[in-house]
Amino acid sequence: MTQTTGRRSVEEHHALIGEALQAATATRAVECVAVGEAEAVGRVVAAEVTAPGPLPRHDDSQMDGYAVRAADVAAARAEDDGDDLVRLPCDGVVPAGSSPAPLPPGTCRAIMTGAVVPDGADLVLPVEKTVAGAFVGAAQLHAAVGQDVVFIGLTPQDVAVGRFIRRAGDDVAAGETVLSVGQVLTPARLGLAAACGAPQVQVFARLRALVLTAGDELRAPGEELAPGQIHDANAPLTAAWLREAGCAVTIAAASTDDAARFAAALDAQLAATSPQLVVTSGGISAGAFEVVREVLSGRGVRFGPVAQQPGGPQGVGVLPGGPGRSDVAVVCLPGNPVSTAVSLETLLREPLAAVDPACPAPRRIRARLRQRCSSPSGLRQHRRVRLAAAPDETGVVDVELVGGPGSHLLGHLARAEALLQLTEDDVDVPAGAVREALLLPGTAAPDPPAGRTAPR
Ligand SMILES: Nc1nc2c(c(=O)[nH]1)N[C@H]1C(S)=C(S)[C@@H](COP(=O)(O)OP(=O)(O)OC[C@H]3O[C@@H](n4cnc5c(N)ncnc54)[C@H](O)[C@@H]3O)O[C@H]1N2
Ligand code: MOO
Repeated sequence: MTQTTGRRSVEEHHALIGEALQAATATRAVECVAVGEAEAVGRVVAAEVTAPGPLPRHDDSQMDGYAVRAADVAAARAEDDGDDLVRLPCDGVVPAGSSPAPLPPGTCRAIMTGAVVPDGADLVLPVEKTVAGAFVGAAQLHAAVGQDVVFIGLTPQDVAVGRFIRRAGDDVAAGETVLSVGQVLTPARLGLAAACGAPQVQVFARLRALVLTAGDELRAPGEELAPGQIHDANAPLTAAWLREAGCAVTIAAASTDDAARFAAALDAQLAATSPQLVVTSGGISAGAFEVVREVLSGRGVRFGPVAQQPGGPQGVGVLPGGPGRSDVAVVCLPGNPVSTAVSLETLLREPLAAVDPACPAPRRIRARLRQRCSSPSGLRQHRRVRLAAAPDETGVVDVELVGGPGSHLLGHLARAEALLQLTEDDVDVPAGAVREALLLPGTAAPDPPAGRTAPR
């Protein structure tokens, strides 16, 4: 194994971030979201929801058609004069939402999809099985009550008892758990809670995250730049990443290399937003103005290199939250924009997903690099790639490099779809080498391998 002497491995750093996040999330506040609220999707269920009654609620019709008794159809058939027609008088109409009276023997009743099947009926014949072939309109239907409905071409399957009746409880039994603690709310789960009559669901409060960038050169997007200044890309980048990972984010502008001013900005935000996670970007490497490292190493945050590139310089620690407040996990990322972005994916996603199901877990694929490339020994190098083909029959996806390895190449990263992981042992990587790759946010999972279909 290649030496990574003096540097923490990616896995060791994961563990430290994981410990910090565990400390910061030991208790999670609970709140309610309305099932129809835009904010509900992606939230994590904090209290089990059970079905107060069955779903479907009643035996109801799966088809627009006629509720009948199988025995009546059989008797009418026996009287058949050879024309393959079955006649039953229609005694009424059951729209969805009504509570029908029992079906008298020897009759049929028009019934709509989702309407309660009247007692006595034991199957539904679709309207397509009538000579008319379709319902014309409500007025005509009501006018036709009392007249015979003529069914045609009925097969044994059409007249089987239970045909086109959806039984109460087929889907969900009364008392069944429909949402479990830790599940992420999806549109279907919200619909299910609503179907069970729950107006709202208890969820864990989002993790509160504070994003702090550092550097005299930084100005907010939209601000005029003096010579030497740049726009702050990492604050919006990091905030967007954390929001996608389920956090409630505050961005603080600490565009400074002055330790006292940075400390003041940090303390003001800690007091104002009471975050559980602070993510900083910049100010941690080997320069003369490493304000984040200077301030936070004095508060117990550990700084040192991790054996990856980009994203080598790193810091991690826990700040005590103070009376009545949770501890604060601190993750300090290097300032080059690609270093920040790569670190979020490679160092923060897995530990965050482990403590908060709202954070999507890393999405890994196996990738075959089309070009030859080199990689620094002892470092896990994350090269930006795009997916160049559908997966082969073994699931491996061909990928092509997008731009170079430099950590300032944000334009290249924005065009990339995945991070190819060259290992610590890789130095000269031949074309055709297969390695793991991490899909970037916004990249759709590749199609399933040729010849296989996606799980339904
Ligand atoms: N002598 C050494 N120099 C450097 C080393 C080293 O080991 N020895 N490591 C290099 C590596 S690798 C990285 S990564 C950077 C990390 O440095 P910092 O975390 O201290 O970041 P800064 O110096 O503040 O900034 C680096 C770079 O990124 C730009 N930046 C910073 N913040 C933002 C932002 N919010 N938006 C856009 N761009 C940002 C900044 O202007 C610099 O260009 O250190 C290397 N140096
Ligand atoms: O470790 Mo730095 O992030 O390569 O540019």
